[in-house]
Amino acid sequence: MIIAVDGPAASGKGTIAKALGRHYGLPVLDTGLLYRAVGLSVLKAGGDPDHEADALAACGFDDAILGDSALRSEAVGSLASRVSVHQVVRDALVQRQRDFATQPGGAILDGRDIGTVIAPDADAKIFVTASVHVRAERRYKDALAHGGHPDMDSLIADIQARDTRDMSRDHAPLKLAEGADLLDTSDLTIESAVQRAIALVDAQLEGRPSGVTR
Ligand SMILES: Nc1ncnc2c1ncn2[C@@H]1O[C@H](COP(=O)(O)OP(=O)(O)OP(=O)(O)O)[C@@H](O)[C@H]1O
Ligand SMILES: Nc1ccn([C@@H]2O[C@H](COP(=O)(O)O)[C@@H](O)[C@H]2O)c(=O)n1
Repeated sequence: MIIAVDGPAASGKGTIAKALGRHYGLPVLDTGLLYRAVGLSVLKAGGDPDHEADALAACGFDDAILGDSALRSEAVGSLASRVSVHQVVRDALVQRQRDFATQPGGAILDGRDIGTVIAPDADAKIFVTASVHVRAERRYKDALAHGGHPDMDSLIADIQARDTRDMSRDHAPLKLAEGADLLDTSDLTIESAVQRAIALVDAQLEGRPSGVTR
């Protein structure tokens, strides 16, 4: 069984994907980490994330970088968004994601193009979203909790810039996949968002109408 979880930055898709993983007993891949690893590798190599050849060269990153806490920063998220516009970068990462998706027993992947490109035939697809303001507030709280000094206006601007780039790029833009259910978490607690996601997945697996517009 493959479950695809897509959505914009800080929508809560990773939280939901992990909870679905625990509920269904499936391994989870946060595919954004792969793009973040490419972005951070370009930075470390002194390259230009907007330059296709520099971004491609960074795709051969050492997997040890996946454990680097620097990957989680908003700055690296922005670099990831810039390298991810290059088709050559997406091509370099696609097989790794498909191998994870098709492992025996099934898998859950979260990202931007899981339901559209990586696993278009996934058994269940959820598109998680939330308002820009709510997403920025979540980042704000995260940064405070980690001892940072976040600025709400910059967080809103970063999220809007990332949304625009991710949704308007030529290759694998972020959009609602065919057959995906929309889950707006703006007014939901984590617990209720997870319960709603489980109900949507169960309904899709059983071929029942989920009660939301597709
Ligand atoms: N429904 C919710 N209510 C409140 N906080 C939430 C909710 N869902 C997620 N969060 C919190 O918001 C933050 C971002 O969530 P998460 O990392 O799951 O988002 P994401 O979409 O995977 O982000 P990324 O852009 O890093 O991929 C986390 O601190 C998480 O605990
Ligand atoms: N399947 C994916 C996943 C991510 N990206 C790009 O990486 C950026 C960082 O992703 P996070 O989920 O960690 O926030 C994101 O803004 C996308 O540009 C992607 O293209 N495809």
